[in-house]
Amino acid sequence: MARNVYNVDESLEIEFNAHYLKRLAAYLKPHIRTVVICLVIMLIASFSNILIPYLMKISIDTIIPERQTNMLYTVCAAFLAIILISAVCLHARIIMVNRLGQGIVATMRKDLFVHLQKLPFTYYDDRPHGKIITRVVNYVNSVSDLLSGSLINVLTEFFSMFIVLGFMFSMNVQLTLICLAAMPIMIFVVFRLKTLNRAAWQRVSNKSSNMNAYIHESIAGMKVTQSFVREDFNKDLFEGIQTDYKKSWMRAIKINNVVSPSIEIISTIANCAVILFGIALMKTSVSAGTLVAFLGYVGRLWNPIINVSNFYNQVINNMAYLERIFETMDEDPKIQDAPDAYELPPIEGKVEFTHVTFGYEEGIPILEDLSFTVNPGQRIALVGPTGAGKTTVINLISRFYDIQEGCITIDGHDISKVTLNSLRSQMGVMLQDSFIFSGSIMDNIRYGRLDATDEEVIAAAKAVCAHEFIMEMEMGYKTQVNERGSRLSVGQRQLISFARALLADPKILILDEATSSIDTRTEQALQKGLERLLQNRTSFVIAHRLSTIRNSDRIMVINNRHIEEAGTHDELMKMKGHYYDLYTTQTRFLSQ
Ligand SMILES: Nc1ncnc2c1ncn2[C@@H]1O[C@H](COP(=O)(O)OP(=O)(O)OP(=O)(O)O)[C@@H](O)[C@H]1O
Repeated sequence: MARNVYNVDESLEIEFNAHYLKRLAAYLKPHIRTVVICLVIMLIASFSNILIPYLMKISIDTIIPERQTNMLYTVCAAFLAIILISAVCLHARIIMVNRLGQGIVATMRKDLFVHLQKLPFTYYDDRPHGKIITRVVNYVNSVSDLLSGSLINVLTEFFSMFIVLGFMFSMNVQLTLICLAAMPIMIFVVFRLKTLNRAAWQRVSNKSSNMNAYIHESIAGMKVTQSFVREDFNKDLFEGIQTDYKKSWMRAIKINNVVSPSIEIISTIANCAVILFGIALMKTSVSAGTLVAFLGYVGRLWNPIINVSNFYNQVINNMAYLERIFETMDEDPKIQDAPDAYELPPIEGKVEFTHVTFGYEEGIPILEDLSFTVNPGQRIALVGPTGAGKTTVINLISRFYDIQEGCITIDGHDISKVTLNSLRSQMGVMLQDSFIFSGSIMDNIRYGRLDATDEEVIAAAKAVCAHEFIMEMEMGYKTQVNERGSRLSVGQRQLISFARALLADPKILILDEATSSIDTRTEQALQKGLERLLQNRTSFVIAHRLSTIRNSDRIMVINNRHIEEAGTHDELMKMKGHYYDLYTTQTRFLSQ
């Protein structure tokens, strides 16, 4: 059962903990040199900037009243130098921060992608693919922005805040204390808004993920949508999802927007207090230059606090993304090599099921106490009513799912004890929906064996009768096909997947309804190629068209979680059981 669909907000199964921050820091570690250089550059820029109010003070209090023209020129040159240094530092910082961000994105996304490739079918059965894509693309981007740009900004601002405070204290302690009195109020405001803000952004993230999932599903099912003229209905559904997203976004923005104005108001009140007290103190200890410089510093003092609070909010917003990213990385691959797994040696192809029980969900068995032996080179057909468990049987042979009870062996090796690579590389699986990757036809066939030469690829295509139609295409084997092979017919896609399997030369071959879309003429031609393909291999064939599996060495009828009947076509026909009923009904139906 799907655990999550597009219109249900994802619930997080793992609670946030500080350990995530440690894991996040690990992504920054390899770039620590860049971070340090960025910090130094930023510090140079901020320190030179901090000198501006001080230079103003000297100019107002000493240089201008005493008419020191040469000093005035020097101060002007210093202003110019500061602006130039700031511009150069800013440029260098932008380049380095972006390089840093991209470095983090690349590593984190690669880790996610590599892990996704290890996750079992059950993971993909359970959630919309659009939500998985959101994690790999959007969430990683957002977290990397936080780690690179925002973190460096906040660290620099934090340092410059202390330098500013140092200058302020050295100029006038009383005025500095007046400014600092506003700080607790500001921290209180920021912390009060934290919980609200986090919940609001988590909601936005959920709604955005829902929208991605729906868009992904809609694109994948566009042909069905258009055939059933569901466009208007889907438009309404989409509008509903969009409205949800918009509402959650506006709510989050409203809360977000309370933070900055609150800081603005508090900082303006502090500025006013500085001016009022400053004017009062001017009679005694404060010069006009100090007051002007002080106002300059107060502005620079609030900036770091605003930035720190922005960073804090950004961290809070990104917590939800982090949780999802690490949740995906922590997802148990379930189907993986046992700690002491060994390489399955080259096999002959003997397959044995011993008292196998399996269900996709606990307590609901699809197959129960299943036992059978298939000798090397035998051709086995699996038939039975729809939903009986035929595909499930073949999925178990490749260990796409782990069984709950019993044992499956190949040439006497328990498949749960050998490495997945050595097991699956000796099997060829051809499904009804033959997947075609974007690229050339040559690349698609070569997917079966990456080191195959062009001649070997062409020989495989010839053997399964795919060569003729490939040569008729405008660029033959170099013809580019789209993802999923949308410019090929279903039959052509199946022929390509046949060639791919032949090239891989597996000892065990699995054909799940693989010949269903090939027309009778092609099928007859293909039969010869297929005979070659099946030679010296153990094969499991699922076909609803029973005429195609008549010649099998053994036909197993799967029904009610068991093998109900097993034997050759003739033996089963004599038994006049389930297979006989299926076969005669189908022959009668097809001859009508
Ligand atoms: N990923 C899954 N998660 C949960 N249940 C599943 C899953 N895949 C299949 N099932 C259920 O297991 C049962 C057997 O499915 P299976 O695909 O093996 O049947 P089948 O005999 O190959 O059917 P068909 O002839 O229609 O292809 C069905 O009841 C199906 O609903």
